[in-house]
Amino acid sequence: MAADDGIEDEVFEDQHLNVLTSENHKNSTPSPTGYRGYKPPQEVLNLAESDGTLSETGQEVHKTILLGDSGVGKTSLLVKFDTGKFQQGNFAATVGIGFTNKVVTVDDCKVKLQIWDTAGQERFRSITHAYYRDAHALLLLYDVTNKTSFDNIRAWLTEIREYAKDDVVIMLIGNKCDCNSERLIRREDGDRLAREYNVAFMETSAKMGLNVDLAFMSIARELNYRQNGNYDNNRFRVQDYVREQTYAPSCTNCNV
Ligand SMILES: Nc1nc2c(ncn2[C@@H]2O[C@H](COP(=O)(O)OP(=O)(O)OP(=O)(O)O)[C@@H](O)[C@H]2O)c(=O)[nH]1
Repeated sequence: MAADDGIEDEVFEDQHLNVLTSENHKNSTPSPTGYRGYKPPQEVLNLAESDGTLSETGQEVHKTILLGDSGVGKTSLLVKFDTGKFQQGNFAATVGIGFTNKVVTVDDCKVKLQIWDTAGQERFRSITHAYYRDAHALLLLYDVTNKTSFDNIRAWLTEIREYAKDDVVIMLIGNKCDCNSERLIRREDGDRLAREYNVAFMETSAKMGLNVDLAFMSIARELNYRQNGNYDNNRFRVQDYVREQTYAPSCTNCNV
């Protein structure tokens, strides 16, 4: 990460309007078809229906969505990025969708990310599809200790092709890379899949904080380049940038 990069908690619009709710698996009794009564709060629906690309100060707000199976660590990754904290073993599945605003500085520019955390459970899919349309970037997670979550990535990418914009920035993330002894998916498997779909790839650990900032900063950097009209030239490619950063000696933990 460049020395001029930074993360701020600068307020814009509804800073940290966190409308996620969660439900502990042990106590929840969903119907077989899911939480039929679930409806996102009105402020979330309003935002989803607006084009939502400008903040009150007229600056572009980049919608970034976290996707992937339930339990892969989407909420943990966002909480770690937002607060620096990780709650061990505290799994409460996300219900519905919500967002957190974050301002980061890349290349001396402030980039406003509106980061949406979605529920990974199948029964919420129809809700989350509606949010793909306006997304500028998608972080698609699997869990390196969970083969099913990796196998499902192809289905996620098919869904993304169906519902998201063609030029959406996609980053594939293998999370929980701290779990070396339980690892089932090798780093090169993730890398190969990402190359096949021509998307960026990295491994992260929300627990250890490994590559968490890098994931969001790389996305911010790519979005900033595009916003400044550099979309068509090859001066910056998020895939190449991430490969350079993550194969550096400081990331040897990921090379398992
Ligand atoms: N060891 C380890 N555990 C993690 C990591 N990230 C998340 N976890 C754990 O994995 C479990 C699930 O994490 P969540 O962040 O709730 O997963 P999610 O993808 O948001 O799940 P849904 O809300 O159901 O979609 C929790 O017990 C976390 O503590 C990680 O990097 N390493």
